[in-house]
Amino acid sequence: MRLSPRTLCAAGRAVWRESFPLEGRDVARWFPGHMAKGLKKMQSSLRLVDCTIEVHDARISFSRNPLFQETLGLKPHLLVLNKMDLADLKEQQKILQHLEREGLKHVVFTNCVKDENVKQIIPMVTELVGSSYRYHRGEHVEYCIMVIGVPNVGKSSLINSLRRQHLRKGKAARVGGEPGITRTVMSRIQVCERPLMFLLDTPGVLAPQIPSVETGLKLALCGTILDHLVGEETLADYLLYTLNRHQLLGYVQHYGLGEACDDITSVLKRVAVKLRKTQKVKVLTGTGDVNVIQPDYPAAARDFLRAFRSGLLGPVMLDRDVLQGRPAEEP
Ligand SMILES: Nc1nc2c(ncn2[C@@H]2O[C@H](COP(=O)(O)OP(=O)(O)OP(=O)(O)O)[C@@H](O)[C@H]2O)c(=O)[nH]1
Repeated sequence: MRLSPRTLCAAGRAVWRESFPLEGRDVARWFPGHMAKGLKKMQSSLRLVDCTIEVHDARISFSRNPLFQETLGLKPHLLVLNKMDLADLKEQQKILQHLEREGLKHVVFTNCVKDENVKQIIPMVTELVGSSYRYHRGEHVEYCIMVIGVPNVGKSSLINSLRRQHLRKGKAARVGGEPGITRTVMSRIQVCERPLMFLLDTPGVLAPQIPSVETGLKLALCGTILDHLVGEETLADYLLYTLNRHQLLGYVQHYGLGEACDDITSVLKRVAVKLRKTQKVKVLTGTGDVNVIQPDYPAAARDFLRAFRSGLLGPVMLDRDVLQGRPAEEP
């Protein structure tokens, strides 16, 4: 829900935070063994594949893993910007132009839960692979495609959606709401009969060094990094800062807050009260420990993040600043 500037003023806060304090914050590095191993296996399997499909979250189109281009970048490449149902795509043309300037000409937006736009992928892949060969490969040649991407962006969901669309078959790859579900490079999964096409599912791989704290916060908001590595309350605060700056005030209505607010403690307190989530905390007094009932801030932060991730607070484009040319934050 977008409120007019007038409503914003009526909310009593004409000015939102201009920046989010990043100094002293660290987005914990998350490059566990299975990612390093997975990346090596992906490199060694590259000779078997005709093309790579990079799946990424459409809400953070420009916060991709640079490692893929560096280590796997030689093959024809298709970028699938998934979770389009959660993304604000009003500036879709600008996004595509920006990606084209980065050398990415083959891009498709999808929703793998509802199978939206997924049918475009196989024709795009065959054209891409066909144009990368000097001679016609013949009709009966099979295609092997590697699906890559950071964790939790929908790689396995894409494989399952392609199978539903082209083979009318059920799930072949495990899907989960948490990052790190797929842990090994799997064997080939057939997704199409004509042309005969197989996909390789791979584990989500993050860069060992996330370029900046703000990129890390965006990746975490989209669920590609485990929440506790950043801190749920920090993430909730970054979410509030982002929603307010983008004037996406759907959270006010969702939680019945009455008015928008830029103070996370106050918002979480009201969310906790609304959800009837309280916690007992021991407080040391002159006469000993006393149990005090207070709002359950961590539970409220988790609910705020969950509501955002399931789209209940409205669609967002977390990388809008990149489109608007805001200078990148120093690493
Ligand atoms: N809203 C929405 N959710 C999606 C979409 N595609 C996938 N999901 C959800 O995103 C979550 C992650 O999906 P997966 O397919 O397991 O992602 P993955 O990239 O294979 O994950 P890893 O194995 O961790 O690397 C699941 O809860 C899916 O249901 C989409 O287009 N829209």
